[in-house]
Amino acid sequence: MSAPPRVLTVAGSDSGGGAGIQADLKTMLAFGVHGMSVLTAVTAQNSLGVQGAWELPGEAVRAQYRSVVDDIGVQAVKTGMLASTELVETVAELIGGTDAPVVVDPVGVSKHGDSLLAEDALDSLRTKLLPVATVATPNLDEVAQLTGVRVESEDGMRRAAAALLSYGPQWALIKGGHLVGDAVDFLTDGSEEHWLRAPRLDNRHTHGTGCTLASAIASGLAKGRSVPEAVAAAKEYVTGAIAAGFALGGGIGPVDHAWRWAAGRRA
Ligand SMILES: Nc1ncnc2c1ncn2[C@@H]1O[C@H](COP(=O)(O)OP(=O)(O)OP(=O)(O)O)[C@@H](O)[C@H]1O
Ligand SMILES: Cc1ncc(COP(=O)(O)O)c(N)n1
Repeated sequence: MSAPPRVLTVAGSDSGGGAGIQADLKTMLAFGVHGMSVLTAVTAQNSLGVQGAWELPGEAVRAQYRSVVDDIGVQAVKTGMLASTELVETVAELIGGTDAPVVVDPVGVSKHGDSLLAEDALDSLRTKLLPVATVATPNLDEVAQLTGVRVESEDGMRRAAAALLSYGPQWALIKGGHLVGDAVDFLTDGSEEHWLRAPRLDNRHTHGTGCTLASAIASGLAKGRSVPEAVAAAKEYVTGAIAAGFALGGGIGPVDHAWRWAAGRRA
């Protein structure tokens, strides 16, 4: 049997299982790739918010990365919560040495508004991590923090993408999940433009949407899809996962990573 494509997530743990490393590995399973992880931070987190966060030392992140890459190898990398300047710079240096495509989800705050990245790490994110990204996937708050462009319309997404590309990622995917109206995302490399449009789903259980979308893109890239193909397949997957998102705990529940198997699972 030949091995499936291998995808590495470099991200934080969400104890509640809805976002972070846990969302990434579930998404990778759903895409039929072999998921691997480099843990950057541990969060105590549930449907109500983030109750605590502890980052790992740079040395521990470096050692995990080397263990995976030097023996198993990777066909795509996804980054999520990086917590601090030290970790952003460590991860940028590590992935700067890979030929594999890299999806950077510049995680800033959780859905509940809890900070997952130190404010002083923004500059390293801009100048060290974005230049090594194949695709960067900010939401509207993150792109405003990174570029200063506040998006209030679809035209604003074009301006934000151009500003983001000036830091060096090959592609910018601006996620319009927080706009009103349809859930519209905008993908561009500065010449091609792709609008990804899905109906806005009336489901509050959306914990993990950003991590899920980025991991789905990385999985498609590992299978050899082009960036526009991988993003289109990822958008379809996250839309289905949001539609099937379910209540857990007293707050915002997770998207359903197993939605394509749900009929069999719940029967
Ligand atoms: N209510 C919704 N209905 C349909 N699609 C949505 C909805 N909310 C978000 N999306 C889609 O989910 C994906 C993730 O976008 P979003 O803007 O939510 O990312 P994020 O802000 O990083 O995630 P989070 O808010 O969980 O931190 C995008 O493709 C977006 O369009
Ligand atoms: C450890 C961790 N990483 C990332 C997120 C953001 O989640 P989302 O996918 O909802 O943007 C989170 N809440 N926790």
